[in-house]
Amino acid sequence: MNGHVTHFDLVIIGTGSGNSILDSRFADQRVALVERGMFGGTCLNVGCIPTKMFVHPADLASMPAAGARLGVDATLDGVRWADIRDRVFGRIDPIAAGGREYRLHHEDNKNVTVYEGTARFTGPRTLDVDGAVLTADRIVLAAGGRPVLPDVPGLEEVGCHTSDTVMRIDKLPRRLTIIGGGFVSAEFAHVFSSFGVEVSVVARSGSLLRHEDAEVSARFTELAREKWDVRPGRKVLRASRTAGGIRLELDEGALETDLVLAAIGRIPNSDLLNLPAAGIEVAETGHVVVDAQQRTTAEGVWALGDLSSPYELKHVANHEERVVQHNLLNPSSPVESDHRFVPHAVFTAPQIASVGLTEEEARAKGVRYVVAKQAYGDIAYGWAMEDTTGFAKLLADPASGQLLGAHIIGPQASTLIQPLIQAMSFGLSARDMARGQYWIHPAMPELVENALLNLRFD
Ligand SMILES: Cc1cc2nc3c(=O)[nH]c(=O)nc-3n(C[C@H](O)[C@H](O)[C@H](O)COP(=O)(O)OP(=O)(O)OC[C@H]3O[C@@H](n4cnc5c(N)ncnc54)[C@H](O)[C@@H]3O)c2cc1C
Ligand SMILES: NC(=O)c1ccc[n+]([C@@H]2O[C@H](COP(=O)([O-])OP(=O)(O)OC[C@H]3O[C@@H](n4cnc5c(N)ncnc54)[C@H](O)[C@@H]3O)[C@@H](O)[C@H]2O)c1
Repeated sequence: MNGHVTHFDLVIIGTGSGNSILDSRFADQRVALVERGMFGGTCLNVGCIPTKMFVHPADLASMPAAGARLGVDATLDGVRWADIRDRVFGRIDPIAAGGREYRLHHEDNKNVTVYEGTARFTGPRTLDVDGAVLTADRIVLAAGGRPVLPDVPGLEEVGCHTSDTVMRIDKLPRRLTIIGGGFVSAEFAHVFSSFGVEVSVVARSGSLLRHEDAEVSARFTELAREKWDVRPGRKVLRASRTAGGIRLELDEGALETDLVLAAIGRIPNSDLLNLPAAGIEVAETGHVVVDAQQRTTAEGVWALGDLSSPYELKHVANHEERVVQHNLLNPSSPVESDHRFVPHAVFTAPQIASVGLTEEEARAKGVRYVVAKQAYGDIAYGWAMEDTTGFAKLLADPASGQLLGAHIIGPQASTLIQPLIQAMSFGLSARDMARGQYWIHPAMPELVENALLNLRFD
């Protein structure tokens, strides 16, 4: 194959969200799909899907501890880590393998050539994939990102996991230390501590999940400190192996642990693509620069998902993938991505979900707002659960009544937030939303109803 040039109508780099672009409407185009790692990308193999498949058993494992307060005395007899792990990957790995097989050999994909290697630009719309030269009329960059490793002397030598590897470990450690206080940290701390591991969290900032609304972040940090050894505002200075495990020296104090998980964020894979050779602009953050139609600065090249989006969320990557797909199929009537109300949820304990402005962002932007809160503990279902810590917080525009932001910490937050996302997306005012429909009594969405009714517009 060396030196031989193959021309394609379309080349897609990355089989995460990029793989979803192709359907029968592309059957008359000559397409190349390039993948350097596991087919299916981050979400399927090492991201959203396996993590949530661990979170659910973690939720179950933590139930006995919560039951006693309600008069239900249950005990946790044990957690079969190897069984859970093998069930998760026994489900996922065949999906990745099946996706690869489908693109490689199924007759639906007669027009598709799969290249298993790393794509690198050598010129405008010209790529090298491990020695094969590809040119294309149109190219889609969907190369995602990867975890960052902290620059801590000794850490490489003692061994450090990331979210890419920690879900496949052989057995549960007695002690786990997580470096970082963001999404990955919060979710894995919940999983491993519910499975009986002693968890420590070393976070650079003073509170965990510091991008959440400050009241949510503060409440989460307070609750986390009751369960985990949280070291906020601390840095790991060096790591070394000891007779009994791993020693982490902090700028104040030290930790003994058995396994270290780095969860300090991800960087886009733009550096692997030699983008300057193709005239494709990259922001300082490493994200590929795109316009609202997901076009890069080079003619005929689009980008989507974690490679170009600071959101780093699968529902955003999926949305952008559909925009790119439409624009490839309908060049004369392109559409734009809608990033107005991007929600997220953190599947930790308690769950957290958010959309729109935090109170701090509203203040910093000089946006006028009214704010209201509703505790789970003051709605009927919250009484049933004896919840004492969860709440919903809403921000709304005092003039129009439109919601500006919604933040929930507590049971089922990731589900409860959805009607608020819908209201914001479709411009439903807080008052109409509260009064214009029935709310099932005494169901959990009464949390949202009451938070809406608590907003004062006079
Ligand atoms: C632990 C974890 C949990 C997460 N949980 C959630 C969640 O609950 N909800 C949510 O919305 N999001 C979650 N995310 C984020 C979500 O997984 C990502 O936003 C999403 O998968 C990004 O998709 P993508 O298509 O942009 O990139 P990816 O899925 O990463 O796909 C990129 C692909 O490109 C390949 N590639 C890269 N460079 C090259 C190259 N030069 N040549 C060839 N191939 C290349 C890679 O191997 C990869 O397969 C989570 C992420 C992690 C790490
Ligand atoms: N439920 C979800 O949607 C979900 C779950 C997991 C991951 N994700 C996505 O994956 C991405 C990566 O997650 P993440 O938790 O790794 O990143 P993150 O950005 O959420 O958190 C990283 C944390 O590490 C800290 N940090 C950064 N550099 C550091 C350093 N050198 N030393 C110590 N701490 C440092 C940051 O202050 C921050 O608290 C997220 O942006 C998120 O969008 C989403």
